[in-house]
Amino acid sequence: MQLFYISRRMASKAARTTAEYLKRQAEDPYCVAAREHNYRARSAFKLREIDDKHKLIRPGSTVVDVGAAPGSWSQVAVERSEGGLVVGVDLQAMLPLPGATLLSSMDIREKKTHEAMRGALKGRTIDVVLSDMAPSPTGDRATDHIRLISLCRMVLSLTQQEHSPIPLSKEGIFLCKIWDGTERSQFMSELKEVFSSVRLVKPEASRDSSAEMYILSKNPIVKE
Ligand SMILES: C[S@@+](CC[C@H](N)C(=O)[O-])C[C@H]1O[C@@H](n2cnc3c(N)ncnc32)[C@H](O)[C@@H]1O
Repeated sequence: MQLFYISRRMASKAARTTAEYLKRQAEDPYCVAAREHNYRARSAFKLREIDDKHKLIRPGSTVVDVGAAPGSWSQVAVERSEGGLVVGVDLQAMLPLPGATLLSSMDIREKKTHEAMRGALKGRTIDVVLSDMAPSPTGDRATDHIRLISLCRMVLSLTQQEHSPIPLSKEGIFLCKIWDGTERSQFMSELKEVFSSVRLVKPEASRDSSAEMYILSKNPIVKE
């Protein structure tokens, strides 16, 4: 058995940090609203805001939500796709969500995940691919930025392959979160080779995180 010693100073710092966190949560209007709407996280309001403005999800849409845990984006996708299909995937475990298929404890980089997604999608093409993924932060901003961009590139590639596990439909939309940094413009150029509309969006609900932004790509370019 391992024993950990926590000094009185460490314990009181931990208590202060927890108290500050709880106070911030109680004061944050998006946290309050998330509780009122029974959303699993405040980030639901980021997707709601982007969707209100850019009309991504329509009744009947097939939506893939990568980095879905705890599931608030999937909740919004279920509400707005009204009878469509929502498939979420995450490294973490997720509670079941009526109206969605949530693939828990799965890494988007792994083949077995792609097979599970293929199974859940039953041959459909995807109208909206969402990625709100966030790798565990290393503490180094530049490294975290590059790691997240490489996850976004990976999701993009999964939508593009001929027998892709998540093939985008002809009018498919790809929304991904990045943390801003040096690779942003290169990644946007790569997206512009595939989509005729690529733009940055920053919802009000993510204003507290200055580095976080979303890239919205629409109108896939048809290749002859
Ligand atoms: C900010 S959270 C997503 C919040 C979610 N959109 C919601 O509203 O409930 C980011 C998620 O990305 C997931 N993630 C990070 N790397 C991943 C990977 N390689 N495969 C799948 N999920 C990943 C994390 O486990 C984490 O749950």
